[in-house]
Amino acid sequence: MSLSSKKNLLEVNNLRVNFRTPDGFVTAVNDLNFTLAQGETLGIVGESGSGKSQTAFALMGLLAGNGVIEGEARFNEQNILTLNEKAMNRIRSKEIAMIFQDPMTSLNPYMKVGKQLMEVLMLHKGMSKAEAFEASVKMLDAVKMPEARKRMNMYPHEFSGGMRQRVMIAMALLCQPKLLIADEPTTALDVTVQAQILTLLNELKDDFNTSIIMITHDLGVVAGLCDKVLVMYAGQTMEYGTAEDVFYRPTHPYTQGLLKAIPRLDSNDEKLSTIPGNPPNLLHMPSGCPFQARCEFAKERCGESMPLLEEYAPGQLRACHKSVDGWVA
Ligand SMILES: Nc1ncnc2c1ncn2[C@@H]1O[C@H](COP(=O)(O)OP(=O)(O)OP(=O)(O)O)[C@@H](O)[C@H]1O
Repeated sequence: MSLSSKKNLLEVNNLRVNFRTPDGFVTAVNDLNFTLAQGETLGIVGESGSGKSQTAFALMGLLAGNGVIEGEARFNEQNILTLNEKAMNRIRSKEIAMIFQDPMTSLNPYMKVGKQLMEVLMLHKGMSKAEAFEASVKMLDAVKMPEARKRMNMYPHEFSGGMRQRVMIAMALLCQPKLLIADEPTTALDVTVQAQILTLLNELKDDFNTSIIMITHDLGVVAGLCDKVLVMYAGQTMEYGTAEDVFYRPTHPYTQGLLKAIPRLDSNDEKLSTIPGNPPNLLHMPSGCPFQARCEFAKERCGESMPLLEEYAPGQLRACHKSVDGWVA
């Protein structure tokens, strides 16, 4: 599939997120570019601290007070990074929804789940109480909540982790957003429940034609769900392409390292490797490629200049000095 075959719902151009800190400026997201068509799913993958969440917060207008944004994010051709709070609130409630790793941070523990769902519909869709009740039950059914009607009367703590995440997905989809941003939505769940939630998201994206940005540290999560993948490291794009290319034909040493950390059904090798070392401190970024200190292929020039993000195969971009087949010179 081509990276730009459909009309774009979202176009992110040269997005930068800087934070003012007492010790100096930190660039958490550095010159990010990607597009997302209606109904398409993009995975943003990288280790902790690579800038995935700050990318999402920047798009949602939810950055911390010491954050400064540069660049643009055109959502339906409107740059949402320059909207005022009122206009952004409108977009957040109706057009772009976000779900987080821990649903308890978004659910009110003292309010019955049904009431929380209904309030969204009454406030944003002007529904009556009776209409909102029926629509909420329908949405809980859509996210495959068993005994949905009965569970409307229950409090969040009465649900399991996986069921709470289903409630969050239902709440996010109530206003039929065009874009759903899911920030590590399955990380806190056990493997079986994780798989169920991913299958559910996969089905819902087809049913609702919602575009999804799936943020995860686990490249395995994106394999079955995403159309495209952007691999981030220290705020920068290391590799970007179709999920198939990035997953089956990764060429950036960082992507290859992340892939080795995924258990594979087609391999008897039980030992999973992690990439040795840690990401660089953003306050003291090395010159050149930020991955050089952990890269088994690094050479002198990797310390001298940051490789450009370039297309090395149709639709596949990569920022690495090493050629796809090895060093040429
Ligand atoms: N308010 C802030 N002030 C200064 N630095 C910040 C602030 N918020 C985030 N950062 C820094 O931005 C970097 C990127 O953070 P981000 O949360 O996007 O990482 P991530 O890839 O989502 O990782 P995780 O999965 O751990 O959330 C981190 O190094 C973090 O310390």
